[in-house]
Amino acid sequence: MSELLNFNYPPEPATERVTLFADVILPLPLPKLYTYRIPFEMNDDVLVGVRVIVQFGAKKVLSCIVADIHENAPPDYQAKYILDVLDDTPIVTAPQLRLFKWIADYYMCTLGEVINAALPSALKLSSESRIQLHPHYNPEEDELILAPQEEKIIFALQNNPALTFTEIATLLQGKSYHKYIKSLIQKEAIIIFEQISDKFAPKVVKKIRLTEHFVQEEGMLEELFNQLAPQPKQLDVLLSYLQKVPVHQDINLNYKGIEKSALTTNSHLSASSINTLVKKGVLEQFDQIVSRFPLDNEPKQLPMVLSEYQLKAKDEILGLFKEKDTVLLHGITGSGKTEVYIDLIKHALEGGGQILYLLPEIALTAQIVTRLIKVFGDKLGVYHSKFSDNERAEVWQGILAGRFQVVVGVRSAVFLPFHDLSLVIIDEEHEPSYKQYDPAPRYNARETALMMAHLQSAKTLLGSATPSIETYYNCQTNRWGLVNMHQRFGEAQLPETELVNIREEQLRKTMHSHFSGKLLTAMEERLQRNEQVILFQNRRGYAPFISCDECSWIPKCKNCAVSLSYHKYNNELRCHYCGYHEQMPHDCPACGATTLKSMGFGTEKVEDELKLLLPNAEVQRMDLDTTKKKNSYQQIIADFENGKTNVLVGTQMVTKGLDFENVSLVGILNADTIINFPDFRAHERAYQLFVQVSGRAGRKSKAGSVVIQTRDPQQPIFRKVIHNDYLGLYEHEIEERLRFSYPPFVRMIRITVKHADERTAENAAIVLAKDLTDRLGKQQVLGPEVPYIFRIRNMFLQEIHIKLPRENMNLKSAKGQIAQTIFNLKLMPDFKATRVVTDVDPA
Ligand SMILES: Nc1ncnc2c1ncn2[C@@H]1O[C@H](COP(=O)(O)OP(=O)(O)OP(=O)(O)O)[C@@H](O)[C@H]1O
Ligand SMILES: [Zn+2]
Repeated sequence: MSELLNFNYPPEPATERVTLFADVILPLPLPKLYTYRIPFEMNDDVLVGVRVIVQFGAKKVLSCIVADIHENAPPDYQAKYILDVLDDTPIVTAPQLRLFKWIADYYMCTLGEVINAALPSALKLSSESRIQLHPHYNPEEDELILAPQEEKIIFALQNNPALTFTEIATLLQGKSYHKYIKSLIQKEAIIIFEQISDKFAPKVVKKIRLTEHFVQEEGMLEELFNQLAPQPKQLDVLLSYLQKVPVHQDINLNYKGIEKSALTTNSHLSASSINTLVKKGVLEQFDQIVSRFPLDNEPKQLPMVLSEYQLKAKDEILGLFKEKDTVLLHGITGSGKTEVYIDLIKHALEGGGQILYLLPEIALTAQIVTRLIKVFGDKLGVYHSKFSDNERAEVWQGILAGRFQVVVGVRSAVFLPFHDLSLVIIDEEHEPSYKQYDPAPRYNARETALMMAHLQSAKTLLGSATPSIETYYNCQTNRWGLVNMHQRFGEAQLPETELVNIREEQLRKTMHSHFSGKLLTAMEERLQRNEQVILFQNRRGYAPFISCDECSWIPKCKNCAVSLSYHKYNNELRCHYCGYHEQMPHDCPACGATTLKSMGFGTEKVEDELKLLLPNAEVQRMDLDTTKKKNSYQQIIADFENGKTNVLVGTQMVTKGLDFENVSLVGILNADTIINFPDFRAHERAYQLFVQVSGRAGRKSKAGSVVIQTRDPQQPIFRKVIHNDYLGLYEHEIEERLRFSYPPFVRMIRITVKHADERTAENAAIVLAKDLTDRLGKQQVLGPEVPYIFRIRNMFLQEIHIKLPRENMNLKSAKGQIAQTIFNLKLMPDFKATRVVTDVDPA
């Protein structure tokens, strides 16, 4: 049974007068929960998981989540009363609260930070929340039956454009004002909004229909025609309505009516004649609440028939699920993992319960959602940050109400109010984008989803062509099950990979700017055959820095220790760390020469140069800069799918799981910076990136090839990429990890110390490291060290790495020690202003 129903009601039915208290999670980074007293009359309404309104501090009025209900007054302060209850039923479920507590403990942050990240802002109210009159409500004319308190609010709103919750509380001088707000919202007299962003309001369409008696009473329609004869424009409206809604054939059609806009757009009918007919009482106007996710009820298409090896994989997965909770599907790129997932989701749906399908990237959801909607219709919910607040709140509510049984989403979908999960799928499980770097909670959605599945006794399927070393290790040690798919679907083969030595081409003078002769020829060939090309460059912007030819001056960020990137489209120099930007200077500010040159290259430059090198090709770019708008991902992907564009240039966004049938060539423009990145995961990451981007080629009937440009073709990682030798990579990596004590053999925690003053940052880090060493042991603490980028947003950084052995280590107590050390540091007068960030399992 769903856990939603097993909620902790107040311990006693409210027959005798028990005094109850509620521990609430405020959406603030507070180290503990606060206890509020439940007014007696609210005893039955305050439930675990509902939102309540409380006063916090002298001025703030906040909405927060009830985490616990009990009879214990707080020993050290006088509990304030809860002011109001916002929800009739919990909006946060019991398993969700357990998960949130786990996230806070594991990732060393506060529950408030978790709640803040979890709730869509449309579900968060603060003293900043304001109400205003509903734009369609006119208090002078519209007659609504209002309670005296409601009248008071409306009266105040006629004199003020907007009121905050705090102001309303003062106005009504009573504790319980939210029910009046709620009632006024239901009466459509007011709306709530959070500053200027949109509020959670259902989407409404204006519709019109014939007034009932024209339909119900015999002969009325004919009479109406006669009456309207002298007004041809109005008659036109009537005729047009009857054409679209043939009520003379079926009078029941009238009830649904038609969208007003459907009558006015693309027709000669004027809105004013429609309005006149409404005034005359011939037509009536009404509002209908519609879903923001209008999907067809019926799935359009049956799922594809699984091939023999896909079926085998599916059966193996189901078999392994009998003994294990977690299984990895290791299937090469293009092996058809998605279809296996779809089949498993169907299977899970039959058993009841909810399914979460996690993807690492919004770009990928665009394609997968199209595939899933065909199979699951309106059972499918979609969740990511390009959705508006309202849309996200609607998905949240839809999951609670059981409307969405299958949810596809990116990282933040692990916060959704599932309460009856049966299956979690984590696609491209190796992806670093599952980890949130900033702000807290610095969680990894993969680990979090695994914990969520565990808490709800659901099964988890991880999928990847290039599994993370940690995941594969879990399979090798038999904790998790492993299922392989070693062939591509249908006739498709893995692409052939060719390395191009840029150094040699430069000597032979066959380079065209950043394009080797080889890559350019290959592109021309493919384009001539009307096939498509994907180019990958791991840097956005035009150039990572510029420099003066005369004096070697390089512009740096004012706030960070990095050079500014050049963005040509707006002629700007921009910091990719803090967003600082300035106009590109015309001449060198240091020496006055006009010889500023861009150095290195990013996706924007690749796009630019292609326009010269291949003037007939349509080129599109997909990176952070071109995907800011809500639908830009979909547009770029659709254009490429439909063959409108021939070449897609992009950052890592183009490497992840995308499926285009006509791509026969993939070019990696500069492989070297990726391999030489200073990190213990650099080789693993490089392998994953190269294999994944290569995997976009030759997915259907066309033979695919890959060209990798490098200055160091001897680099051993390339051999593994060319031979798709994942096991070779794994064995090499796992040995190194063991030898040098890295995950999966230890757990890492990175502590970053920040201070505006460089010396203070250094001293604080030294003190912290010393204390940590005393508590945890010398072996466990590395650093402090100055990171490669040593200043960001005007803060100087120092890093300490903690390595905790997997065996014989009480993780909880170690984290407790770390938290205590940080707490003590901040008590020292010199280090009060130090910021300390803990990142557990840093990516
Ligand atoms: N059973 C099937 N019937 C028809 N087409 C299929 C079937 N299975 C897979 N395909 C097609 O093969 C292509 C590759 O499948 P899919 O995108 O699922 O691969 P994948 O394993 O997820 O690859 P990647 O790891 O690169 O994302 C897709 O175009 C898909 O439609
Ligand atoms: Zn900066």
